Amino acid sequence: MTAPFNTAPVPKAELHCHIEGAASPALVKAQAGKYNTDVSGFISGDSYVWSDFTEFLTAYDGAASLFRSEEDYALLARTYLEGIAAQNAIYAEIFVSPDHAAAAGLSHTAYFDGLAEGIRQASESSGIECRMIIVGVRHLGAEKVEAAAKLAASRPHPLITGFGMAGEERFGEVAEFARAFDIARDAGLGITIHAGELAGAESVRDALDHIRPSRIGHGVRAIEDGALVQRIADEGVVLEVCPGSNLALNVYPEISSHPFDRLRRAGVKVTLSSDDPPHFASSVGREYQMAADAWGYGAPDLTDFTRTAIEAAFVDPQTRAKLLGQLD
Ligand SMILES: Nc1ncnc2[nH]cnc12
Ligand SMILES: [Zn+2]
Repeated sequence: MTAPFNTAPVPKAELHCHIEGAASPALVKAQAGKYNTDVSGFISGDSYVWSDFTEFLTAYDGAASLFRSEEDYALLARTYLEGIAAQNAIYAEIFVSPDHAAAAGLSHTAYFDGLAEGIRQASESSGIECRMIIVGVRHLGAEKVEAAAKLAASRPHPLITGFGMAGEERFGEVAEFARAFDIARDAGLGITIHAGELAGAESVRDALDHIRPSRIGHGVRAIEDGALVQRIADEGVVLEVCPGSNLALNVYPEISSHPFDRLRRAGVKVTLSSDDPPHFASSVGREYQMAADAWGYGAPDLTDFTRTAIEAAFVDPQTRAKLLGQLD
């Protein structure tokens, strides 16, 4: 038997990580100590505790509620980015949620400045590049998502380069959110949207028709419709695939039934991300290793996923060229 391929040295990039979902239980427990709060409802020992998507969102919101200052967010961003830089990640995009910051009593300015400070520190210590994508939360409704889009369109920080939507995909119709995305697109922001994770192929088709994104968060359930897979391949829409998340949330029962490799073979541009890493016992490094173990990828395939991510990244041409140069 040949030894498993060690993906550690492969340069990596992830386009899909929610910063509030990247807080480890240890960090959240430290924050709970700082703010004298009980987290036993959603953390037990070193693990988050939830059993379905709704409970996951409760744990996610509980963790987010414990980041209440600029310094808290600087610490969170730096910790996450230095952790993945140690796995040879050269680039990451983080989803940032002004609604979560506001719920924790933090101003938008303090939220973005804190995150940017953590990004600066991690970049200085490790060289990693990072950009922020503002997300609206779908289950808060179209008005809130539109407010998030207007905030993003006001270009509140130079590191904010994209707009997206997360949250409960089964809430409402995607057409209700089209105006928010029009506002963000008109402001020149990159566009991505969660679809085809909790809902099926029709949700991905609706997202393409009404939102016109260059990338889709997850998108994996497009596999349920062959014509749609062909359309995604033909249009060059990039999927931010998060296999570990899909397994943990039971979108697929095991890696052997996950469609990542089938999508790739159908000509779809695929990338690998961790989504909410400690909730799913994952990290970008683990996603690359899992994919190599499951589908036999070597360094050239895995580097291709990184190249696809950097080509689809919401960055300026100089930064893109610099990052692509790091793959040679
Ligand atoms: N996997 C996910 N799907 C939708 N919304 C999210 N917010 C954080 N993680 C999410
Ligand atoms: Zn996500």
